[in-house]
Amino acid sequence: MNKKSVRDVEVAGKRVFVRVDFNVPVENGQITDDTRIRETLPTIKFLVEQGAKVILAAHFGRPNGQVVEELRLTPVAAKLAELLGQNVIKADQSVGEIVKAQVDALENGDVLLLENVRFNEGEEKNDPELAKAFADLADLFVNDAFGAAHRAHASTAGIAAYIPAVSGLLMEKELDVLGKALNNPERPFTAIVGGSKVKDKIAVIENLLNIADNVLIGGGLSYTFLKAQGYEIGKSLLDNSKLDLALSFIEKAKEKGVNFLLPVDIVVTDKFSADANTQIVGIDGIPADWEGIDIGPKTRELYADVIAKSKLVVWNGPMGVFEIEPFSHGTRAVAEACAATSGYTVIGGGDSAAATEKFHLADKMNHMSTGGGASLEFMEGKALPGVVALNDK
Ligand SMILES: Nc1ncnc2c1ncn2[C@@H]1O[C@H](COP(=O)(O)OP(=O)(O)O)[C@@H](O)[C@H]1O
Ligand SMILES: O=C(OP(=O)(O)O)[C@H](O)COP(=O)(O)O
Repeated sequence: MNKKSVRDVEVAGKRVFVRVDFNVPVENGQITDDTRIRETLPTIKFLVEQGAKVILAAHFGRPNGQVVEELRLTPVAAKLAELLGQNVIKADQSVGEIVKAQVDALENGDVLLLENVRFNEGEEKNDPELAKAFADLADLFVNDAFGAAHRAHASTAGIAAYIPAVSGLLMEKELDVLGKALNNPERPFTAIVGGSKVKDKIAVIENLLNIADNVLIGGGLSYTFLKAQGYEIGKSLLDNSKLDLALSFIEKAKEKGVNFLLPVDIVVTDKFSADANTQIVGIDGIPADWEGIDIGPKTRELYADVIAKSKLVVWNGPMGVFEIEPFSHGTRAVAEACAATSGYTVIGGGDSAAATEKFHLADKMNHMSTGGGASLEFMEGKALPGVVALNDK
């Protein structure tokens, strides 16, 4: 990488603003997968050992510039303290006089976690004033939030305009491993895209059609494609504004000879809970008042077969609502196929990683990336704003 890393600069005694991705899955107030926190420990420990004053900044969910009580980072601070084996001071804001005083009180080797940066309206707008306020807290910016590196926000990119900016060790590792896998990829190269962030993910599929041999679609994303082809999708997730785009991708895949696969059967449910009624239907059989919640058994088999024959597999986004057991079979089948294939496997995204951990298959994958959208955008060859902002070597 041609960007400076935390190893290239003097940090002892300095106030270091470290942007991390602690956007971990939480159910009933409990963190269900702490991978993203654990993966950041090498950078935090490095800074602590070097005697830096560590100021951690993170987002959690999408509070849209408002304070949302359930999206405070308090449970994350507790988990971090446990994993780090040291006290973590938790701030109730991320900027302002109280935070400044908390930073001033830090001793070398102390760790302070700021409150959710997305409680500030300026964060996602990359407001220069907010970026400057973050910068004023520190002498050095370290970006270790690979999972948010595709966002040009005040704490991921804007801040770098005001103080020296370098990558963290996780950021460095992610860019290195993904870069190696994707530079001249081994073929067949299969990209699997699922999940619920339809708008974000549809945007990356177009570029995947330029680099992958097989593109497998699952999860909430599928229904926009099915609807675009004229199927009834009932109450399934839909982005109505992307129907033409979805159809154009199916055409583009044909032109390019890319094997573009959509589910051929679907698990549908009459409500979003474990005790719901479910049926397996063909894609032309989704009842009007039911919702598509997982890929069906024929699709599982079809996708597993493609994965088994692949030399490189990049998977982002669950195939169904895997958090609820009856709807987890599609995601499990894809995770098992990735674990079993002899091809190189990269699993990206908070929820795909959480699913893989839940099925105890994480150690069977070649690389568990902490970035979903970020790894997809990196794969497309797009410059990631959180990386571009860092100082060159
Ligand atoms: N058919 C579906 N309908 C609604 N939500 C879905 C469906 N399939 C998957 N999901 C949800 O998508 C979420 C993950 O989406 P996303 O954030 O895009 O993935 P990742 O974090 O892996 O990038 C999961 O919480 C899962 O329950
Ligand atoms: O969870 C994240 O992305 P991912 O779901 O693509 O892995 C990152 O923390 C970015 O979050 P965002 O998509 O709300 O900007």
